[in-house]
Amino acid sequence: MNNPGRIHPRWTSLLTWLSTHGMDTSPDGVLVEPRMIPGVGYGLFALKSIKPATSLFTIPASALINVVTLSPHYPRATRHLTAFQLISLHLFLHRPAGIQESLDPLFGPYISVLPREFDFHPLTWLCTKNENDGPLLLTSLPPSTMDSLSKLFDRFHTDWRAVQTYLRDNLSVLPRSADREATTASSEQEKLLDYLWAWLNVNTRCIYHRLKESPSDPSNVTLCPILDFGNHTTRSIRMVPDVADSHLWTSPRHKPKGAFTLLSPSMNTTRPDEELYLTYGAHANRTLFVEYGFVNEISNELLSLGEVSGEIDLQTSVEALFEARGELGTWMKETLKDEGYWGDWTAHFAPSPAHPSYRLITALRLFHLFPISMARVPPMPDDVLKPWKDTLLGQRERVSDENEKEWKTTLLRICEDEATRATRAMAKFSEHSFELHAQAIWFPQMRRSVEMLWEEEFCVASAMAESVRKNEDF
Ligand SMILES: C[S@@+](CC[C@H](N)C(=O)[O-])C[C@H]1O[C@@H](n2cnc3c(N)ncnc32)[C@H](O)[C@@H]1O
Repeated sequence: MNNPGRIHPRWTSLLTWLSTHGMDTSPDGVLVEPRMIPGVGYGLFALKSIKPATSLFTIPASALINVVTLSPHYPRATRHLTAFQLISLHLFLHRPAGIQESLDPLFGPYISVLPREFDFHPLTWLCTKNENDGPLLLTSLPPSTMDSLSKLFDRFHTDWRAVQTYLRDNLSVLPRSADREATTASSEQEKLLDYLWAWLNVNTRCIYHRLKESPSDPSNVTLCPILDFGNHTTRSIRMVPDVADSHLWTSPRHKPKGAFTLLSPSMNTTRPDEELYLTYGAHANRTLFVEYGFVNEISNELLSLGEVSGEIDLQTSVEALFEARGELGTWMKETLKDEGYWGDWTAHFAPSPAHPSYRLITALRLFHLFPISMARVPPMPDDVLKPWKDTLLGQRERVSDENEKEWKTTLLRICEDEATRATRAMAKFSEHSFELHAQAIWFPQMRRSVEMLWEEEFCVASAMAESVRKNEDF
């Protein structure tokens, strides 16, 4: 990303606050600073030349926002709230008003550097309906993206209900500052939007941090100052947390327990003023868009070069196939659920050749286990299911040659339909006049993101169809 701009206006107060927690904020202790990048927000930039695998900064445990630092201030929270809900509750209670500082006595200077609004985020579009330009883009999303967004919406509401219940039962015993701020929002919708702000900050900025003995404990997440200015890259040159931190449970170290160190890229020297990135995970664009509000640029060329991985979700089309088969379709759905293969049916551009996921192959093999004209469950279902179940157990490679041919033909048809739908949607989208609504600063970027989502649908569906036509082995 080019054109790094101004430093975050509250950077100095953040460092001053971090030093009160015992952090080394000298020029040798902090090798990066957050600078504005148009269309992206802030990013982390190197202040000098940095050797590979060098500590960029170490955040003391007491300056992290997580279950360990929050639980003492929230009675009974660990019994009633997940870590995610607790952290978002704390931000909700201490959302800064307008451009003012957060009044939180614990983490105020950190909360004050968080993004002040998420108007660009598709979850905000869904929660605010007609209040901004987003809903116009919502109606243009690929169905699989809309599906993922609805799931995110459900997660958000589940957390909001848990937080409301906790507040209702515990408000009288919460710290005074929380009590005062929690009641300032006047309407239910305002409160919901305050919580949405908090929730999106947690969802877009929390990272894994080993706090509990079990590595998979859901409480192992934290908000971490400075690190959370790191933007996402798909490339391998990226910052990484010091893994030694996650072994604290097994190997006591000299560093204070629970502190968080971020290291510079392990194989490269970073130049002064270069942006340093994180990798949020090997996510499909659909996921990046829904969870974080941005996407990776996609084109056939970038996909072919392996710079990005292309993925499409074929759940909607495949689900419709099962639905159309009446009683038998319902039974096949239950069978797939019992075996853990219902849903999450994707196709991938890479590694070449473009291919369906094993889950998708498994579902389509079952779909074609019975003649397409059949709508009733057979009298001896277990016997008929045996060849299919044998493929799951690795006892046979395929149900039959005929079955292979049939599911591939169905996959070809689905992918051709997807590619046609994407072409039509892209044409309609490019003709759509958004001028009247395009005043928001984030609009061009998010419009481009929607285009990229359709582009990915088209490229992956076309490549997948081509693989079937060429009779590639999957
Ligand atoms: C952990 S924050 C990174 C810092 C953030 N840019 C800021 O201004 O504070 C994650 C958010 O940054 C933005 N972001 C991260 N990586 C990006 C990228 N490669 N392209 C565009 N936006 C990105 C998205 O808005 C995402 O939700």
